Formats: sequence, C-alpha cells, structure tokens
Amino acid sequence: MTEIRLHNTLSRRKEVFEPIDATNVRLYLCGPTVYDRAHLGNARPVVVIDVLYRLLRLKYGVGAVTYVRNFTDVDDKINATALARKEAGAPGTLEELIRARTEETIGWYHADMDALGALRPDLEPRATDFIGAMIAMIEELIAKGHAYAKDGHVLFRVRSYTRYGALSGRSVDDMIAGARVEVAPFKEDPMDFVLWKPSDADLPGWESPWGRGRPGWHIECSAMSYELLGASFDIHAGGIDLQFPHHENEIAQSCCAHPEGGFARYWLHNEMLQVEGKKMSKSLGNFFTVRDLLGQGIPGEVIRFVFLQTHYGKPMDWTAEKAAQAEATLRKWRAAVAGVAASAPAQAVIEALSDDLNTAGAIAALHAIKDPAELKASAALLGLLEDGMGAWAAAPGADLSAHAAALADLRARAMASKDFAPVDAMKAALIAAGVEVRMSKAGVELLAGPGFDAAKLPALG
Ligand SMILES: Nc1ncnc2c1ncn2[C@@H]1O[C@H](COP(=O)(O)OP(=O)(O)OP(=O)(O)O)[C@@H](O)[C@H]1O
Ligand SMILES: [Zn+2]
Repeated sequence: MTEIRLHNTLSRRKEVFEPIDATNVRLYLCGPTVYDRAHLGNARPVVVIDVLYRLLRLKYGVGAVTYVRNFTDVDDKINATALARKEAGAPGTLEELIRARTEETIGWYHADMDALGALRPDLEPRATDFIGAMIAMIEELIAKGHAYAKDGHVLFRVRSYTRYGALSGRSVDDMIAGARVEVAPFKEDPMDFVLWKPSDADLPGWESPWGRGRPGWHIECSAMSYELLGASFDIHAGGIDLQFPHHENEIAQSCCAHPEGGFARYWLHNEMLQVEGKKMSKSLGNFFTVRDLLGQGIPGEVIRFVFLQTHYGKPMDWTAEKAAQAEATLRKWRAAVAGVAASAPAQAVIEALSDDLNTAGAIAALHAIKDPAELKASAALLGLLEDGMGAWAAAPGADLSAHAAALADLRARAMASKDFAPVDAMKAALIAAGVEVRMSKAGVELLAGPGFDAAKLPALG
C-alpha cells in the first residue's frame, strides 16, 4: 500500500510515517476533561484521528494498531460543577457527586462521538485509575533532579531540560514573556509547572510522599501513555491549542523520566474550529455542543462530512450552508449504495488520505467513483456511508424536483409579467420548510437543509 506521510509538528515537515513496530502501531490522543458536554470543536480531533486510525488499520491490519484516548476525570472544573450541585441541594457527598458527574459526562461523550461515527479507541484510561503511575513518575523526576517538592507541591524544573520549547519552537525566555506563567512562592522559577498539588480535605485527593494531593494535568498524559504504550510510541495527537504548554510539558516530563524512550515520534495537531475567527471554547462562551446539533436533527454523519471537507491543519467554521450541501451529497450517495456490498477502496482515496490525511481530496475522489460497491468501500475509510449510520437518509420527502420545476416555471412567468410576488411567496414557503433555495441563470436548485420538514412544503397547484 501507498506510504503514509504525516505533517510532524516537531520537525515542521511532512514525513514518511514509519512505525517503531509495524505489528503494534501506537497512537495517543489527548481526551476530554469530563465536566460537561463536548462542544463541536472538541469533536474535531476525534473525527480527524478516527480517519487516521481507519487508515492505519487498513495499512497495518486491524489488530496491529493501539489507539489510546484518555479521560481527564480529576480537575478543578469537575470539582466546581459538583460543588455547585451540592450547593443547589443535591443529595450525596461531594465525592459521590464528582463521581456521578464524570460518569454522566463520559456517557454523553460516548453517545456523541458514536453519533459522529467515530470508532471507540482500544483503550480509554481514566486519570483516577493511574494515580500510582503518576506518583512513580514524579518520584523518578525528583530522583533525576528534574523536579522538586515544596510546600506539598511538586514542580517540574523547566530549566533542567535543555530541549524544552522544541515542539512549539520557542525559547524559554520568549515563553516567559508571552505566557501567563504563575509566580508562586513554592516555585524556583516562574516557568516551572505543577506535577502535584495539595488537596483540601473536602476535595478528591490521594496519599503521596508529599502529602494528600492530586496530580497536575500534564503528568496524567505522560503517565498513562507510558503505562499503556511504553517509553516510545508512534503518534501523539491533539488540538493545536494543546501544543503549548500541555504537549511541551508532556515531552519534558516523559523524556526526563524515561530518557531511554524518546516519547512520541510524530506529533499531529489539528487546527481549531472557529466561530467568527475565534477558537470555539468553553471559556469564551462561543460554543454549541454536538448534542445541540444532533438535537436540531442534523445527522452525525453530516457533521462528520463537514469536518472532513477541510484539512485538519486549517482552521474552519461551521455553517448551515456546509451542512446542507453535505446532507445533499450524502443523500445522493446513500441512494446509490443502498443494498450494495462494499468491494475494495479506490486507490485515489487511499492516496489522498495517505498524503497527510487529505480528507478533502479523498471526498473529491469519492465524487468521481462510478461503481457503488467501490464508493461504499472507499467512503468507509472516511467513516461515511456505513450501514449503522444511515437511518436519517431513509426519511422520505427529500425529492424536491417537482418543487424546483414549479419554482422555475413561476420565475419564467414572472419575467414576462414583471410580477415577482408569487416567486417570492413560494421561496419564502420553501425556506420555512427548511429548504435551501438557489436561483441562478442556470436554473433553480433546491436542497433539503438541516431543519427540513417535508410536511411544511408548499402545495403544488
Ligand atoms: N475549537 C476547537 N477546535 C478544535 N479542537 C478543539 C477546540 N477546542 C478544544 N479542542 C480540542 O478538544 C480536545 C479536548 O479538550 P479539552 O477537554 O481541553 O476541552 P475544553 O476544556 O472543553 O476546551 P476549551 O475550554 O478549550 O473549550 C483537545 O484535543 C483540544 O485540543
Ligand atoms: Zn495530553
């Protein structure tokens, strides 16, 4: 099969992907902090890495890829949500409420990512199950002089790792100038970051050599990837917002604790889903959830298709127009492959995906496929047109050809009479039924949009 090339953030180049062990290709994606529903931006890395996972499984074999994605289930934001519930009178201890919140959020996450057609990773470690491994790694870092304990905290000594900043391409001094580094009395240097911190008696905490406390966020991924994938593995992925400081810190911790390993060889970062030029994020409040869209009747497959039309390395936004177009294409393809068994994927689709996951190119190649069996097999590499996800497309009423003809006819008559009111009235009625109306010299095109309701279509006289 074609060789896979990936843009490695570490080298800033597209490189041929060569796994350490072709019988066990290892991939780690930073997963969510489970305090709330995933917003649409959070779904982008999941969909992107799902396509990579499918491609790796095709090339190396289904059993030859290990994909790990963690759940961060210890975090101040989780504690805050549970505390708010307790204050609102919810029964149970804070610990029980925290547990209930993380369980509930993990359930939502699974349901939402399943709806997007993302395969579950092979392993989904929860941070709270790996506290012992984190403590062991922190002890190793202290023993090697890369970390120090002070006042119940343990800090990573950033200046002890000379390659710090290699991933994001910045010097430590630039980072100090640009970042919001917290100055604290327990730090030797403002750049040093927390590996372990004390917990109040009423917050979740674990006994450790430095007293009762809880881990910092960065050490979680270092410890879990070490336990499950080893000191060196193939690909580490996540959103570009995690490149600094999270991934820089992961590298520092892992390479200092296990210098024999070298940690991840290829770093893959997806660009952000944006809203009016800004990252969609919880903190900016400019977000909507995957569940919001699903609740509006937008199929998960349509959301997935919209993501895949933009290369993962480019910022993108969500628009109703993109969704309507994706839906129209998928309806057409689903009709073409109905009842057809998949054959083998087209070489052009494999080649596009192998070229740094050129999903837009792969979709263009899908458009050119004539044989439905090949279309179905090729689309499966993108997680599209799969049997379990097509119920939405079976809904009747999307044939708008009669309405398009009627509207074109009304327009022709209006040209002669100069009375455009009937055209405008029909357009308005179609839009109210969730139809996207495109009129040009070439003709009239109608597309069923995300909120399409056949029952609301205007009657044809
Ligand atoms: N707008 C976005 N576009 C693409 N990926 C994103 C976006 N926002 C977050 N991510 C990714 O989602 C994953 C989960 O991140 P995390 O749990 O830190 O999200 P969060 O705390 O809900 O995010 P935020 O506060 O940034 O909205 C990470 O891989 C992160 O890079
Ligand atoms: Zn991580």
